[in-house]
Amino acid sequence: MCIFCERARASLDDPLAGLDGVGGWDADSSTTTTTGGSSSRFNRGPRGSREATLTLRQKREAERCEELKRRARLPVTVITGFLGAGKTTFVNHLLSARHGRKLAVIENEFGEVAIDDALLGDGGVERGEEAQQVILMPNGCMCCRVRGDLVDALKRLIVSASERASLGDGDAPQQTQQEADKSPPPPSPGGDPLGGAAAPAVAPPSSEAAVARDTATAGGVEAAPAPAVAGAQLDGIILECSGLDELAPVLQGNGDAKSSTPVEEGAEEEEEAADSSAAAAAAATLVKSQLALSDRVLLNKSDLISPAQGDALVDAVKANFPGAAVTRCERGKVDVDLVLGVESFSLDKALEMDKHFADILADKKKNSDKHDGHHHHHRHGEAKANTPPHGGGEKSAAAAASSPGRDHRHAHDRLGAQSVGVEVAEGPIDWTKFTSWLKGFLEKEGEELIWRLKGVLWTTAANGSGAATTWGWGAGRRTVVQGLYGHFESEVSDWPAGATRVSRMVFIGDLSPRVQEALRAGVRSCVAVRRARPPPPKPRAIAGRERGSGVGGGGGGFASRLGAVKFGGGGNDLFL
Ligand SMILES: Nc1nc2c(ncn2[C@@H]2O[C@H](COP(=O)(O)OP(=O)(O)OP(=O)(O)O)[C@@H](O)[C@H]2O)c(=O)[nH]1
Repeated sequence: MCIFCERARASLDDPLAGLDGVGGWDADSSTTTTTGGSSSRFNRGPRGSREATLTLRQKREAERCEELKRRARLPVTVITGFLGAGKTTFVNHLLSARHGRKLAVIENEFGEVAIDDALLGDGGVERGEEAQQVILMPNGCMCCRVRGDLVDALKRLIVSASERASLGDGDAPQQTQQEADKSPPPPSPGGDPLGGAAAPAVAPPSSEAAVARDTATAGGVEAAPAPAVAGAQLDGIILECSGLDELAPVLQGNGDAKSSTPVEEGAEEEEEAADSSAAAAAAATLVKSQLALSDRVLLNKSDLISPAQGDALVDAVKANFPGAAVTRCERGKVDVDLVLGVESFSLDKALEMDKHFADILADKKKNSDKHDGHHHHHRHGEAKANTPPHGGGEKSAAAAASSPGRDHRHAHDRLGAQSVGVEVAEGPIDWTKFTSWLKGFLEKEGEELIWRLKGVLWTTAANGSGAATTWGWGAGRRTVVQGLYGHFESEVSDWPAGATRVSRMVFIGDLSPRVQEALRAGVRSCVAVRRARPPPPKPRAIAGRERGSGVGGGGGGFASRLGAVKFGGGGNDLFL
C-alpha cells in the first residue's frame, strides 16, 4: 500500500492520527486548510462523525492502490477429474465461450510428452474474443512435485496483473465490482509468456486435473499466501463421467470395499489381484476426495448414460456430498458463471488441507529411509522413475471429510499408472499402418492395459481419404487421437500455417517396461515410408486441342506444369 493510502486509511480509522502534514487537520474546529492549491478539508463534526477529505491527488493514489489490490485478486478455479473425464473439453469450452473474462490456463500435464497444450488454446480451439493463455507445468502432482511451480506461476500472473493495473489504469473509468470481477487485466506488452495475453486460470493435471486441471483451472487466484494457493484448495470442480456403474458404489460408500490387503512376497497371482484391488480402492479414494473438496460437480458425458442412471448418480453425489452443486452436462458445456468466479473457497477446508500437507511431510520423512512398503503397485520390479505422480486430487484426500487420515501415497501409488510418451519428427505417421498396429497391439496385450491414450499426430495426407500412403507425404494432416480403455477415435484437420509438424502420443495405464518399450517401438514403426518420386510421364503426342491451348509444345513442359500445380514446383519436393 502506498504512503498516501496508508495515511488515508489511518485517518479514516482515527481521524486524529495520520494525514498530519499531508492535508492539514485542525483538531479544534471545522476549518479548512489548503495545500498546493487543492482543496484539502478534514471536517470535524461532532465527535464520532468526523469525515476526511483527501486532495484529488491523494484520492487518486488511494484509488489506484485499491484498484491494484482488486486487480490482484485473481480468482482461481481448480478443475479435477479422472483420466478422460472431460477436463480438457471443459477447459476448451471455457476458452471459447464468450463470457468477457480473459483466462489463463495453468495445466499440469501428466505424461512424458505434452499433449494437452496442443489440445487447448492454439491447438485448435476456436477461441472467444478474449486472448487466452496456456501455461504448462509438465508431469507432476499438484500437491507435491509441482506445487512450487504452481505457486510460482500464480504469483507471476498476479504480479503481471498488478503491473498492468498500475500502468495507466488510474484514469480509467471506474468499474462496478461485478464488472471488475469479470474484467481480466489487460495484456502486458512485450510478449511476456505469462504477462502477455491473459490473466490466470489453472488447468488440470492430466489425470486429476487440477486443471488445477488437476489439472485445470480458470478464473482467479486470490492474492492469498502461496501455500493456500498451492494447495489448490480453491474452488474445486470435478468433472466426472459416465463410468457410473463403478462410480455409484463409490458414492454409496461401498466403493472402498476392496481395500488393500497385505500381500506376501512371491505370491504373484495374489499380488496381481491385490494390485487391482488396491488400484480400485485408490481410484475410489481419489474420486471421493475430489468430490469432498468440490463445490461444483459436473457430471459430464451424460449423453452416454440413461436419464435414470443420471438421476441416480446425481442423487448419490448429493446424498454423500451435500455441499456440492451438481450439474449434468455434455462436452463440458455449462453456463460459465456456474463455475467461474464463484468464490467458494473454504478456509476450513484449506486448514484441513494444510494439516494434510504437514502429515505428508512428516510421513515422507518417516519413510525416506524405508523400503516402500507398497511394493504391490510397482509390480514385477518395474522402475519407479516413470511412475506418474498421479493425482493432484489426492491432496484432497486428507481433506476429505470422510477419510482425513488417508495416506497420500496410497492413492498415488496404488493407481499404479505409468505413462509413456513418444515423439516423432522424422516424418509423418502412416495412419493406416498406425490404426492397424494399435488395434493389433490392444488385441494382443489386452485392452485394459491402456487406460488412456491421446496424441496429436502428423499423419500422411491419406488420413481422412482412406487411401494408402502415396509416394509423397504432401502437407500431411493433423490428427488428434483420443482413447479410453481400448476405444479410440480420431479427428482430422489441416495443420495451421507455419505449424511445426511433429507427432506426439501418450499412453497411460498399467504399463510394464516391456509394454512401454513395445509402445514406443510400435509408434515409431508407423512412420511413413518415404517413397521415391516416380519419373515424370514420358513425352507423348499432344492432341490437337491441347497443342492449340499452348500447354504442350514439349513433354517436359507438360510435366513441369503438372509438377508446379500438384507438387509445388517440381523437383523432389515431397514435403509441401
Ligand atoms: N460422448 C462424450 N464424449 C466426451 C464428452 N466430453 C468429452 N468427451 C470425449 O472424451 C475424451 C476425453 O476427453 P478430455 O477432455 O480429453 O478428457 P480429460 O479429462 O482432459 O482427459 P485426460 O487428459 O486423460 O485427463 C475425448 O475423446 C472427448 O472428446 C461428452 O460429454 N460426451
